[in-house]
Amino acid sequence: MLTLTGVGKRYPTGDRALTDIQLSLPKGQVMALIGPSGAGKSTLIRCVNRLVEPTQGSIRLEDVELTKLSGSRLRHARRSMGMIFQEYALVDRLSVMENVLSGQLGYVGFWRSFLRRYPQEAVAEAFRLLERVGLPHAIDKRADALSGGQRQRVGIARALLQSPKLLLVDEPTASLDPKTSRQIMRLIRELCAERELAAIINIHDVALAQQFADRIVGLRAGEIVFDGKPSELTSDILTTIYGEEDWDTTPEPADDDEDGEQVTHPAEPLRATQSHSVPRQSLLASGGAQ
Ligand SMILES: Nc1ncnc2c1ncn2[C@@H]1O[C@H](COP(=O)(O)OP(=O)(O)OP(=O)(O)O)[C@@H](O)[C@H]1O
Repeated sequence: MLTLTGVGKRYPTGDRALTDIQLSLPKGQVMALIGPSGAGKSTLIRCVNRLVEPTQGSIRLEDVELTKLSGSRLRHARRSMGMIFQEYALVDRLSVMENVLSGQLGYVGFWRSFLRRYPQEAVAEAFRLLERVGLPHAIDKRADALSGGQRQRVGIARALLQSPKLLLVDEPTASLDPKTSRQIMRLIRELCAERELAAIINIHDVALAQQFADRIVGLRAGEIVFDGKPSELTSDILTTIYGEEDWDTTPEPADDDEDGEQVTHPAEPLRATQSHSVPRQSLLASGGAQ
């Protein structure tokens, strides 16, 4: 449903951020984008929704060529791409409900949403979404009275209110503790499955990427150097992506989830017995391999 062909980006400063990116993302697939700082992860996500202009190549969302759009057609196409941000991008002085309803901006127009007149069906859907993300009791709270995890749940509900086909997620857990990070990744994954939504998640935590993504793409210096299943991410590949590091030297974690439940891994986790594999525990250290 999303296809990038030969996508390149050179910033006006001369920095080449992306080179010849080829990617095809089917409906419902959750893809984690990993790579060192400056590899081009944010640039790639921003090229898709045209917050950054690609300088080469084609980006198609279903049958729409995104790189050629401007004005109202670009605004229309952006409605089908929900953005979820690291810092949540909520309006602090507004309530949770108002923040979620701001996801309707692309539909109801600036003045109508500024004046806070939203269609009844949008309000009903916002209630349903807040219930689904686990915030039914926080509807009237101001956004600045919420914890980081709750703020991210509001950000997720806001992105879903625009009924996107694709989620673009930029470091959703970077400001969260390990337990909340897992809960947020699990929620994103479940919602993608429920709604057959594709997602690109830019993430630094390799262990989280492995546990909650269907597919991992590794970027290095603007090029794709790995594209495969979480179970295929070996220490050799991590070295290709991030450079030399001893990936095997962190303590072994408990096998249970934070709530005592057995962890379900959507993808086969790394096993220490694989040849050249990275023991899972080596990646489960907070922050992962950065
Ligand atoms: N607005 C900009 N102007 C010029 N160069 C930029 C701009 N934004 C990013 N770059 C450059 O493009 C390259 C890729 O940056 P990008 O932010 O996409 O990487 P990243 O993988 O998301 O990094 P991080 O994980 O630190 O967020 C870097 O060399 C960066 O310096």
